Amino acid sequence: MKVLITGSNGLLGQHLIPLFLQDGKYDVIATGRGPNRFPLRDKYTYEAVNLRDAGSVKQLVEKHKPDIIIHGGAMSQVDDCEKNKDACWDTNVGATRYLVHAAESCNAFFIFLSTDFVFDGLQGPYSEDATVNPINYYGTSKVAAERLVINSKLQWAIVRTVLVYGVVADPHRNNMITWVKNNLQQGKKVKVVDDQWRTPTLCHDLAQGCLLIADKKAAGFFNISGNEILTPYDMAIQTAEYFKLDTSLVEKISAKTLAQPAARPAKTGLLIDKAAKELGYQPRSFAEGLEIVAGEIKP
Ligand SMILES: NC(=O)C1=CN([C@@H]2O[C@H](COP(=O)(O)OP(=O)(O)OC[C@H]3O[C@@H](n4cnc5c(N)ncnc54)[C@H](OP(=O)(O)O)[C@@H]3O)[C@@H](O)[C@H]2O)C=CC1
Ligand SMILES: Cc1cn([C@H]2C[C@H](O)[C@@H](COP(=O)(O)OP(=O)(O)O[C@H]3O[C@@H](C)C(=O)[C@@H](O)[C@H]3O)O2)c(=O)[nH]c1=O
Repeated sequence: MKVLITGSNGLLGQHLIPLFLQDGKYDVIATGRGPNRFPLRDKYTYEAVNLRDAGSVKQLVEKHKPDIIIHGGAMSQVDDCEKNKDACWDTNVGATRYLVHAAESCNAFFIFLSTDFVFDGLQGPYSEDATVNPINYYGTSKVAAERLVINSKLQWAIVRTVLVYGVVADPHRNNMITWVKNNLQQGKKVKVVDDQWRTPTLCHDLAQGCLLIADKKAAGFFNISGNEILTPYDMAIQTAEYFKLDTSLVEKISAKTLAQPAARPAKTGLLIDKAAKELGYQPRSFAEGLEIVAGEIKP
């Protein structure tokens, strides 16, 4: 079974590659922008493709004719999306359009990675059938991409997730755990919001959710996230305590004070009952996730 993984240099992509190689059931084709940044190089194919180039996308899919496409490639920096709307749209919607059209030519099962930011955050946590109402451009682009997938001729699964944390080789972006740990270890304060609610997701669990869906070719919407509702402040304190760092350096602020360029939905979080029941999805607790991430962080 051939699986094409887009965004393979990213946080999720770098955890999908080893997982899908594990039992030899899948031939993995990984694709990212520019050189391969994943340290493991053998047993899979890497193709450097800019997903915003329709011709390259068509060529990639025609060459490999994947049975499954896991489309995680995206412009995922929410503030950049707000400031560079054209780039956000071209990547998050345009590239998805090219992949969907190419996938229709080989009838690939299409797994699309989406987000809790499709919701407005007024009534979280959300089930799969909640009404979308994005409040930033990143979320708007993801809703548009979801619609392309839904209206295609493909068999599809849309995986929504939340605040993914973990360690990625050669990271283009920090995430909560490494951001808090690195600052506190240098004796620097971090100002962390305590009026946003999330169900933070260990990247290994998100990858596992994608594997469960791929194995079953389970169609429809699936919430694949952690199971605990935490604020970023809760996460920061738990991180500081775990690494035995000075919690007094973690300063509680409001999202208003943080004043990020893009609005964030206040109370999101996703309900995972459907994934638990239909896929046997069982995420780890944040404490367990911290343990795993700590083991992967280079000293
Ligand atoms: N991280 C999170 O908290 C959440 C993520 N998601 C979604 O899950 C998916 C995976 O997220 P995550 O792994 O964290 O994101 P990352 O930003 O780590 O990975 C996205 C990858 O897409 C690649 N990419 C961007 N533009 C292009 C392009 N034009 N051509 C080819 N590749 C491109 C990036 O390349 P490069 O590395 O070169 O920049 C990057 O490696 C995304 O769709 C994201 O929107 C949803 C909810 C939460
Ligand atoms: C940078 C920063 C963030 N935070 C908080 C805000 C937020 O709740 C959390 C993460 O902040 P960030 O701006 O890094 O991440 P953010 O862009 O809010 O994260 C989003 O990423 C995209 C890809 C998604 O799809 C969403 O699910 C969500 O995970 O940490 C602070 O408290 N202080 C800070 O200085």
